[in-house]
Amino acid sequence: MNRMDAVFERLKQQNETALIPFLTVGDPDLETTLDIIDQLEAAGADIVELGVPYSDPLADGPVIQRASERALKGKVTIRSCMQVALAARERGSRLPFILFTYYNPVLQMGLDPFFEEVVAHGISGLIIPDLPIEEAAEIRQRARQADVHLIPLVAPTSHERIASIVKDATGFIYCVSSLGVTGERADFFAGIEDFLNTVKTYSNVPIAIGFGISSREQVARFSSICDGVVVGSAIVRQIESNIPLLEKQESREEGLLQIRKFVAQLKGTSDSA
Ligand SMILES: O=P(O)(O)OC[C@@H](O)[C@@H](O)c1c[nH]c2ccccc12
Repeated sequence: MNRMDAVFERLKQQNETALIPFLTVGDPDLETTLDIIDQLEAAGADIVELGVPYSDPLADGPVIQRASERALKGKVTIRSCMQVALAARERGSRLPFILFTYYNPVLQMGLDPFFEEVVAHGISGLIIPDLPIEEAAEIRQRARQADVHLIPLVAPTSHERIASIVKDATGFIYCVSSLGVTGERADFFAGIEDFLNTVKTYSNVPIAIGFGISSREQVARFSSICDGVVVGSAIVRQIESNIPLLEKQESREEGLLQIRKFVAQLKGTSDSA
């Protein structure tokens, strides 16, 4: 069983919702990303989305755009992002890792080398938000052969396309909470709960919601309907604001603790005290 499936199985037994943080790999550097992953896991994260920094992140708001720019200064590649997953596992992490990447870095690498590396580095899932429809069948086929979940994205405007998008979905279905780009929001698409319940009528695969979620209240609001909640920009902004602490040896632990506390309060674990 794919490591991600086991997590959803366990959480379902425990009547819990998965907390799925996103972070940009290499922001501010690869070693710090590994330390942050330790903190995310300690804070109660269940699955982590490893974002491959990209020069033209068209679906991202300013927070993740800035994180990508910082990471690209450190010459982070799609391969080094996968190496982070393996290094985290070697440090004892039990998290399933999703590789989040735009399609161009995959094309640059070549599909054969890409999927060989995905398997070699123990990646559990893929999110490729700009995957062209005409390429999706081949990528899905290769992902299935590699026992990696290609996670589909559905939006409130997907309407009649929901059925075809989620057909044969595995892992989980990524339900986008709002139109536009990533970034913290005070509210979401009107009727978002109806949209989520509609998606559930098309598939028994777990559903997770993302885009704009940044508070415990928002996580709790969606936990009763969704199997997972994705939080990206709010966590990336926590990392960004703690970079001054993270970059100095004497204050690094404090910086890591701030990030851990923020994520723990999202999950609602005692560590948030
Ligand atoms: O940042 P937010 O608003 O919390 O949304 C999650 C998002 O960061 C992550 O899942 C993601 C980052 N970039 C994306 C582009 C498209 C879809 C999803 C994403």
